[in-house]
Amino acid sequence: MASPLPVSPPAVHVALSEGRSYAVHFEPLATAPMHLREAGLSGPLALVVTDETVGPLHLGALADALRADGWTVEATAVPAGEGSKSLDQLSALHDWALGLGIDRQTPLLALGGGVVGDLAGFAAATLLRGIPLVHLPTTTISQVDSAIGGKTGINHATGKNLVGAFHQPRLVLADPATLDTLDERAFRSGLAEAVKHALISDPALADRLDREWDTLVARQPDVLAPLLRDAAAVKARVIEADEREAGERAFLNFGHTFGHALEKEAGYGTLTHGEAVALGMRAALHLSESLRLGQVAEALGPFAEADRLVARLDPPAPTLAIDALMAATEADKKRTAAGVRYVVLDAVGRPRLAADVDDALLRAAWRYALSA
Ligand SMILES: NC(=O)c1ccc[n+]([C@@H]2O[C@H](COP(=O)([O-])OP(=O)(O)OC[C@H]3O[C@@H](n4cnc5c(N)ncnc54)[C@H](O)[C@@H]3O)[C@@H](O)[C@H]2O)c1
Ligand SMILES: O=C(O)C(=O)C[C@@H](O)[C@H](O)[C@H](O)COP(=O)(O)O
Ligand SMILES: [Zn+2]
Repeated sequence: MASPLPVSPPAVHVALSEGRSYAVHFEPLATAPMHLREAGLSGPLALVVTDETVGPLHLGALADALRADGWTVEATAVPAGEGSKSLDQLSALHDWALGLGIDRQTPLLALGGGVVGDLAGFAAATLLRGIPLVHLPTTTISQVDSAIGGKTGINHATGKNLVGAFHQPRLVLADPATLDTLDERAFRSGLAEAVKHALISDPALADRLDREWDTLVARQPDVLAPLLRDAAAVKARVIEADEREAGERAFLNFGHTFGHALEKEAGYGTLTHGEAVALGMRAALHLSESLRLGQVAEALGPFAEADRLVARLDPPAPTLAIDALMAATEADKKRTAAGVRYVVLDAVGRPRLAADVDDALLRAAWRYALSA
C-alpha cells in the first residue's frame, strides 16, 4: 500500500495593521486556485514569474491547476541565481507585464526561491504602483524566510538589497514537495535562516533543530515540513510586531551585516545567501562573546553550543581581506549617523543591536568566522 501523504502542518497567519493579513500554507502547488480565491484574488489573468531552473520542474503543475480553474496564465522565467536581482531584470519584468495589459487586480505569482521572490516582489510593488503578490517559495530559505514579511528588492553595486520596497504578499503557498528537487547545497545552506530564527527568538527550536538535524537534512517529510513551518512562524511573529523594521525586526538581520559584506566581496552568487549568513552568524556569536567579556574573546563561552549548531551548516570560508569586508559593512541599511549596527546576542533568544563596536572586536570576529 502506498505510504500516506504527509499531513500538511497548520498554516501560519500574519496579521498586520489596518486589518491586513495573509496566510502561509504548507500545501501542494495544486491547491493554488483554492487559496487564491480564499485570498480574494480573481482573474482571469495571472502572471507567473519563475526562473530557468524552477520553471521546467514546477511551473507545469501550477499552470495546469490554474488553467483547470479558469485562469489565463502568462509566465516568464529569469536566469537562475543572484545576478537576476538587477535593474535590467526588473525592467524586463516591467516591459513583459505591461505588454500583457494588466490592471491593478492582476496577481503576480513568484514561483521560485528568494531571488525570484525578491525580484518579482519588487516588480509587483512597482507595477501600477502595486499589484497583488503571491509567493510560491521553492527553496528552504524562501519557505522559512523570504516569502514572509514583504521585503522585496534588487542588489546595487554598492551593496545587497539597496534598492527595494516593502510589499506584503496576499498569500504564501509553500509546497514542501518542491524541495525534493532542490540541490543539496541550496537546501542545506538555506537552513541557516531557520537556525537564525531559533537563535534570536526560540531556544527550544534551536534544541529541536540540533536534535533532529540528521532527519532534517535527509528531508524526511514528517520532520521537514513541521520544522520549516515553525521556523517560518518565528518570522511571522516578528513581522506582526514590527512590519517595517522600526525596531525588533532588525533582529531578523542576525549574521547579515557580516553576511551581506561577504556576499558582495566574494562576488554575488559565489557564496549562497545561506552560506554567507552562516559565516555571518559565527562572526556575530564571536562578537557577542567579546562584548559580554568586554575584550576580544578567546573562545565562545556561553555561545559555544549555538556556534556548534551553526557549524553544522558547514559553510565554505572564502579567503577575503578583512579591511575590504569591514568597508563593505558600511553600506548596511541598519546603520545610523552613529555608524554600523550589529545584531548580537546577550544570550540565545535575547538579541540586541550593538552600535559603535570597537574595531579590534570586529576584526577578531571576522578572523574567527573566516578561519573556523
Ligand atoms: N526578502 C527577504 O526577506 C529575504 C530573506 C532571505 C533571503 N532573501 C534573499 O533570497 C536570496 C536567496 O534565496 P535562495 O537561497 O532561495 O536562492 P535562489 O532563489 O537563487 O535559489 C537557489 C538556487 O536553487 C534553484 N531552485 C530554486 N528552487 C528550486 C527547486 N525547488 N528545485 C531545484 N532548484 C531550485 C534556483 O534556480 C537557484 O539556482 C538572496 O538574494 C537573499 O538576499 C530575501
Ligand atoms: O525580513 C527581514 O527583515 C530580514 O532581515 C530577513 C533576512 O533573512 C533577509 O536576508 C533580508 O533580505 C535582509 O534584509 P536587508 O534589509 O538587510 O536587506
Ligand atoms: Zn537572509
